[in-house]
Amino acid sequence: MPRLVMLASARGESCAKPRPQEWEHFTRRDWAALAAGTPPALTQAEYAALCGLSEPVSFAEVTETLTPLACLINLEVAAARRLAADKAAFLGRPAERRPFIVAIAGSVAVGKSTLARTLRFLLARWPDHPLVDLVTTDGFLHPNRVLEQRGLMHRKGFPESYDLRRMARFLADAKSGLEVQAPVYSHLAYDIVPGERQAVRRPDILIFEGLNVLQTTAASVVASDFFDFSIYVDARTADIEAWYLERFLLLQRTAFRDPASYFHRYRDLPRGQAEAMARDIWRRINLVNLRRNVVPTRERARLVLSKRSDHAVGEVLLRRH
Ligand SMILES: Nc1ncnc2c1ncn2[C@@H]1O[C@H](COP(=O)(O)OP(=O)(O)O)[C@@H](O)[C@H]1O
Ligand SMILES: CC(C)(COP(=O)(O)O)[C@@H](O)C(=O)NCCC(=O)O
Repeated sequence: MPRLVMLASARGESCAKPRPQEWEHFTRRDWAALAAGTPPALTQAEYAALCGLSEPVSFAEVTETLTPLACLINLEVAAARRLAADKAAFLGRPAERRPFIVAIAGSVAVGKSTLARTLRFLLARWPDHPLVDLVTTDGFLHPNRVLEQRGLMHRKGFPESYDLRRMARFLADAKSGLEVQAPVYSHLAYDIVPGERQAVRRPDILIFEGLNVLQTTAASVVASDFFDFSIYVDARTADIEAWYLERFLLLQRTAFRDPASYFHRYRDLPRGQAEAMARDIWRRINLVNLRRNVVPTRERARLVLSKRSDHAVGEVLLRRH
């Protein structure tokens, strides 16, 4: 059985089988070897600075998986700039610099935000693209008020829970080189923060992260039309569920204690009941969404990072074209 087909079925997800001739497969070791001798190597002091931002990513993961990934993106940025300069010269216009947009897709709790923040840190170390911004798609969710009106409170994260036109317009404007503002979502309040905006001022690279980034709709323009590179973070469904439960239980001990938390009323729930509640949310909402709307987008990514149960990336799949 070809390697990629095995990978897809091992994860037990329903999606069209990837065609092996379209994807190049790297073991962790093959992938890590790509970073050898490629500047700028991460120092222990820089890693300490990253951990100071309370990222859980190990030094091995940063150097063996994420550094080669950052190197590859750096090459893509350079190539995109060269092409833009050549085209501008051909058309007799001054070259304009537009943000290079990297999308990160995958399930709730698979590790997208962690990857996005770490990658931002790594990419910003390159002198040719120091300005790296990060925007998450949860800011484009409809506010709870609208979700309640439409009976969608149990569909948060599903395509219909987002203002997709606004999201596509944001990306179109950002890609055009305009200064833009993204709405902001608070996981603590479990809602959009009224009036709050995140300014995005023509960065060199914009990382755009969210479970829905690779989804298509009937609209004439979709988010992925603006992506220069895209990553799908993949893992076994049982592992993602375990990470979701762990994160929920950790939040119960920390963020839920804050009276401003949407889940404050559950702060003293005994562990067994809290776990049952998290499992119920996972199975009723996030798992259904994963199977129905997220996994089918995996094939649209340029690169798939396949995580093991310990969060380390075990395999990398790279589209050949
Ligand atoms: N590389 C990693 N090493 C260890 N823990 C991780 C790693 N990536 C994510 N996690 C943990 O997994 C959980 C989900 O990660 P997160 O980035 O919040 O997921 P998402 O943004 O996809 O919902 C969090 O508790 C996070 O700390
Ligand atoms: C707001 C979200 C859809 C964002 O997901 P993300 O893009 O961060 O993975 C998700 O965190 C969520 O709230 N899902 C609904 C069910 C739940 O409370 O987990």
